[in-house]
Amino acid sequence: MPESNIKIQVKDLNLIFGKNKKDALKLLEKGHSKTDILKKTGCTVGVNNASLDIHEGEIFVIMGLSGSGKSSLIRCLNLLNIPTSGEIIYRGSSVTKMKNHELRELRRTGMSMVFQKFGLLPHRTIIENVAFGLELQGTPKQERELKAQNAIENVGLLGFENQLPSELSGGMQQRVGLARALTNDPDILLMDEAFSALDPLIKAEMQNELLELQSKLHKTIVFITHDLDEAIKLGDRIAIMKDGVVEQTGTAEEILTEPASPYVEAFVEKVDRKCVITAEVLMFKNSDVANIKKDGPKSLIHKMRQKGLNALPVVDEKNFFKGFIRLRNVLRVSKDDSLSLSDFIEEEVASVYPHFTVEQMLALIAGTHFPLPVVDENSGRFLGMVTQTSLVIEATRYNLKEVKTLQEEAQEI
Ligand SMILES: Nc1ncnc2c1ncn2[C@@H]1O[C@H](COP(=O)(O)OP(=O)(O)OP(=O)(O)O)[C@@H](O)[C@H]1O
Repeated sequence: MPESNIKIQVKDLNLIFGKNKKDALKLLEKGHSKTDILKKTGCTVGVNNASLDIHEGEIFVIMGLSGSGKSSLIRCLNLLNIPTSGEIIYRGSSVTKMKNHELRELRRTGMSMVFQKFGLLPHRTIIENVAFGLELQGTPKQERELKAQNAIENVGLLGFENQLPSELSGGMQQRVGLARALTNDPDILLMDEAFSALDPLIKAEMQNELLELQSKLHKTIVFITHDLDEAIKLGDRIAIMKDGVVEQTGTAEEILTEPASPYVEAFVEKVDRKCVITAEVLMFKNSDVANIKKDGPKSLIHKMRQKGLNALPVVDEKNFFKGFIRLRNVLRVSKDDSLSLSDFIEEEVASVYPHFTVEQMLALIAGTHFPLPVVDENSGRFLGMVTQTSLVIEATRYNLKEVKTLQEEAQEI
């Protein structure tokens, strides 16, 4: 990732709560545990040596159980918590060294926060609540109402401008909180357990809304949650925290396929991998292909026998996928000059894109006998293939009902 795309850099950040921070920090640097430090110094370690890069335009999720240090860390980003040591770099400047007026500007237009508890003013209308931050900053009424109206539109609350918060459901109140954070058009949104208080259906709806909003606004969003499913759904990348330590940072797939520690492994064990693991991860890249304009029957037979395959994907000169050709048919062509390889290309009904999940692919393979070709979504070019065996293995892990049928149907090449 080029430096210019890094929005916030967190370097070796420590945050200690309590009076005896110096001694606690020394112990922390020597590798003492959080419990030990609390016993010896009376101080609580909130964040322990965290380093992160948050990229421009991504939803970066910080996830961990209660007390793992998520809030402590996010509140360091805009100095609501003052780090005990380490650095936070934003737009090339060290946040910890900012002067008061720079810090005010940072909180005004740099980073806006959305909290779990919406904190709406009960006697003010929705539009007044949304415009409240601007009002405090002395923005003229007309301008702030225009901006508030725009934010209200963005979060899907048009028509509710003159209602009172008590007249709105929990989900709608959280939209007001989100609209309020958006009024300044901040560079970064900090969302601290923003959807945790909502009931599951409303929560899912809000997650979808956030993703839709993000596809329009392309904000940099730091989102905190203790819910792994939420982290996977929303996060372009996820940092997993435990006892103040960032245990692993990566995409959902990286975390699920290569957990960096036994803790992360145990944590992700229960995740529904079939909704997360994609064709990109499972596919055989650079698999052997048949280009029947170039490859004659002889070379294809050689390729297949050498690899023990009984069929090959066929591509044209531009690497567009055409179908599969079976070994038995290539053998027929090799023995009969009147036959042509192109007569035996069997078209595969289903081709998939790299982002297709195991669940989506499982739905497609029923009744097909070949692997699933993976093609590039934009160019349509062949990228590789996902064999039915790898899908069956993924499915077996989750005791899917279809596995038996799949195994019966799978005819590997
Ligand atoms: N103001 C504070 N004073 C003392 N200790 C604190 C303070 N705030 C947090 N802590 C401690 O720091 C550690 C990390 O807490 P933090 O609230 O950051 O965790 P969290 O992952 O956000 O948890 P939750 O999901 O419950 O909010 C905990 O041990 C907590 O008790």
